[in-house]
Amino acid sequence: MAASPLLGPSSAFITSAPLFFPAAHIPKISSITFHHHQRSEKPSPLHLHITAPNIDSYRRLRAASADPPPPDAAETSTIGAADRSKDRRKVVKLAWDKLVRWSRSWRSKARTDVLSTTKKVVVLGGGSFGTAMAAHVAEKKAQLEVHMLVRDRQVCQSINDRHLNLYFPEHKLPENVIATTDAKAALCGADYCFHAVPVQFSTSFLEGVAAYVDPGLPFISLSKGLELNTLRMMSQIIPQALKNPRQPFVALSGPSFASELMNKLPTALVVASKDKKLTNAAQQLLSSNHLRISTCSDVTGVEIAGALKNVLAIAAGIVVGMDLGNNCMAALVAQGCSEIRWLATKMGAKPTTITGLSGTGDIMLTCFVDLSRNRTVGIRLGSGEKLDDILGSMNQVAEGISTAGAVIALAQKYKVKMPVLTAVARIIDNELTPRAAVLELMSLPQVEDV
Ligand SMILES: NC(=O)C1=CN([C@@H]2O[C@H](COP(=O)(O)OP(=O)(O)OC[C@H]3O[C@@H](n4cnc5c(N)ncnc54)[C@H](O)[C@@H]3O)[C@@H](O)[C@H]2O)C=CC1
Ligand SMILES: O=C(CO)COP(=O)(O)O
Repeated sequence: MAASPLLGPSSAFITSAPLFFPAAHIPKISSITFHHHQRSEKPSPLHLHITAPNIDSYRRLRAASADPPPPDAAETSTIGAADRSKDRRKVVKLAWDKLVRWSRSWRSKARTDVLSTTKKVVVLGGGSFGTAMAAHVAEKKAQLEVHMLVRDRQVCQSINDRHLNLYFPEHKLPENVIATTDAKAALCGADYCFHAVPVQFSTSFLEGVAAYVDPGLPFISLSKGLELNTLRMMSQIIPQALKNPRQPFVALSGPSFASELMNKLPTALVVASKDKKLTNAAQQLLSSNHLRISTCSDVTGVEIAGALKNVLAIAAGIVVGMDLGNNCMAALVAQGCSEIRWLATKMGAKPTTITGLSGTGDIMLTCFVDLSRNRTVGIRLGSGEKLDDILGSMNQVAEGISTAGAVIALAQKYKVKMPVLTAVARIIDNELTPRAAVLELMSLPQVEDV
């Protein structure tokens, strides 16, 4: 494993991929060295390695271990193990304190007046994620007007009369969340628009409200998927449906179950736009102590990753439903990650986006956790249920079902082989049984891993 630029060469054993901090910013931390323990009665500090079999022996080894004293001081060093251990704790504390100081100074500089100048936001779509996002933004500023444009009059009444959306019956929505079925009232005077209508319904929905949309209203799209017949992403659907190629657009994506956002569990997302000022504004509008927002300019990468991870999650669910085991799950998801990377980079996405929050982050969440609707559809398909019966029993969307068909057309257009995601599309189209798909995938040519 390459040494981390953050921790210096001796940190090669430490996984240092900074989830939250871009490598360029973290102050240099002096090396903290862990070595691998060779079985010996009296391990010399110079050759002490830690692969402790259990915590007690690890603690003993930690106490005895030390960064090897500098060569000139080795023979004269009189500091005991306890002092060396105290020195190491001091180094770690210094490193942490530096990090916290940097973070606080960065936050104070980054604070802008986006929230103070924002008076009203509108959320299009009263589903689970639209509701969670509405509640999240409303809680950032009690005076903020948060208008949810919903289809269903009952949902509207429940939100206004009881501050409850049936998706989260145990969560009282903030008082400043107001629901309406009147698009003009919802959109009039809004400073930001959160789009949370499922992808396949977005074009007709947006065409229906276009007359009330200000041409300068920034759209923050929460929807993940590709439009089946046109292969379009939300960054194409929104301006085209509104007939305004300059409609400001931000894609918000990453590992985020609506229910966990509602419960204020720590979540990290990314906002992507070509307009840096807009991504910074969205970051300020959304960031909180339980929601971290990174910014990015790779809209294609973020959208493609967010869309295709839903298809891969169906495949992952099928593995569970067929009880094929963890080896198979890991192999399938790894293959699917490659297929997503191959197609996304052919479409102009950055590989680093695909291995970031909106790619690997969201793939892990959606493929491995039962809260995912797409994974659940896969589990039920893998256990033999028919797709129509599955869909008839759901009151939420699984975007991967429609996106699967679009992915195949995209793969053909960009000449990318995507056996796993193609198999999902064929299973969804009832052209292939899950079992036949597994047999076909397992008999694919044994090619070089790229
Ligand atoms: N729920 C979640 O945990 C997350 C969802 N998302 C994305 O958010 C987007 C919105 O989905 P959810 O909030 O999950 O919705 P949902 O699955 O919770 O509810 C479905 C929504 O679609 C609406 N709908 C159904 N048929 C419609 C039609 N014909 N026309 C217009 N609207 C219709 C329903 O009224 C409802 O608001 C999706 O693209 C999803 O992938 C993204 C991250 C997390
Ligand atoms: O996008 C999501 C989590 O990041 C939600 O996934 P599901 O649509 O599969 O529930």
